[in-house]
Amino acid sequence: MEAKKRKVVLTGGGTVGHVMLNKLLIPCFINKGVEPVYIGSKKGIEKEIIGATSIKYYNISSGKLRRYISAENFKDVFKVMRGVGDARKVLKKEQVEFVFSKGGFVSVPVVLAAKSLGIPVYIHESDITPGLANRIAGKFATKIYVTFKKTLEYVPKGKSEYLGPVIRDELKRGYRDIGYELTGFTEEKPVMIVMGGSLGARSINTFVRENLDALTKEWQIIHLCGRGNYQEGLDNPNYRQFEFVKKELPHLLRISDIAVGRSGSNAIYEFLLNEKPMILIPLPLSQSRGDQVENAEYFKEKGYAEVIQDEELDLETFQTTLDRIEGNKDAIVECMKKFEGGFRPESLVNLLLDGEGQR
Ligand SMILES: CC(=O)N[C@H]1[C@@H](OP(=O)(O)OP(=O)(O)OC[C@H]2O[C@@H](n3ccc(=O)[nH]c3=O)[C@H](O)[C@@H]2O)O[C@H](CO)[C@@H](O)[C@@H]1O
Repeated sequence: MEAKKRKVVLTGGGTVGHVMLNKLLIPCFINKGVEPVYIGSKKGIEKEIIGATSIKYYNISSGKLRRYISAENFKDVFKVMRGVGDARKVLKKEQVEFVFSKGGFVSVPVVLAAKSLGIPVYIHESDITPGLANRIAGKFATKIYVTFKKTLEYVPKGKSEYLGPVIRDELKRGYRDIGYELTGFTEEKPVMIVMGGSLGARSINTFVRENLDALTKEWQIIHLCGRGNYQEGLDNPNYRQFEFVKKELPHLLRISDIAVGRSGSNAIYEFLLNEKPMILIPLPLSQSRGDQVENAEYFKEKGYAEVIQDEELDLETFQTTLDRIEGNKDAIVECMKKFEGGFRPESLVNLLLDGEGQR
């Protein structure tokens, strides 16, 4: 009789930050002879990212989890309940060993369904304080893996483990010559990479473009501005815009001397592991639950970054901050070298499958 194929479910969605890790794990599971199956929402970014891979993708109904009272909450309770039913059907059909959840609204019904069927649930939290979805899911999880050590203060003790950032290896393997070829830049002038998170960042984009002449006097600027945010007519040999880069990113990081960005967890650890001193302009509390403000402050405390609040972003503040980073560059890089390193996606898969995973 043919042996039954080992299968696992991956879930998570809403932003690139909640899907990228799952995408990294897919080839690692396949290499171990295990089939990963995805459960995501009907329209989220996860559908686009995972749809580009070869694995099975199941849509489920999912509601938004709001932190405020709204009539929509009522409808969403039903959507989540329907999602639990949808997810139970998938889990029964696919007979999976466990669910690995990266958070985001869509993951909640999947975790509840797994719990109701006695299927183990592993969750991963990449921000300092867990998001609402992971706070709910955490109650039902078998194990919670975290990116920041500090997060251990906010998750149930006894079933939580610090991993550090799980980073794709190739991000540390860029080539300078490819970086210069992609940008048309030269070695004569330093390079600043501006990365506004997976969706771009409107206020940072506006700031860079309004101050382009002043900024490019001393710097060559790579601007990852986010999909749909390319601006025509900015002809400046020291400025190169990309909406969203994929394979190019390691090479662009390699030639960069400093990184400027929001403070999504993946992005800042990618800068750290590439030893790029950073200016972080976190997504403000008015537009988020404040997770990025916390991430940024933590990186500042550690000596990796300087922070500018979004509402304080102007040329003068930016120049002063830049000067401070420049004056302190060697010390910042020394601090970064002491960071104990990331966790490889292959190791996380070994940990999930066999309970062992070496750094
Ligand atoms: C608005 C929002 O909710 N943001 C959250 C989201 O951020 P977001 O989705 O922006 O995620 P991150 O900043 O953590 O990661 C962005 C990822 O996109 C990649 N990238 C970016 C630009 C590009 O051109 N090419 C490219 O590949 C980066 O290398 C990085 O791996 O998830 C993070 C991790 O849970 C959270 O910390 C953020 O608060």
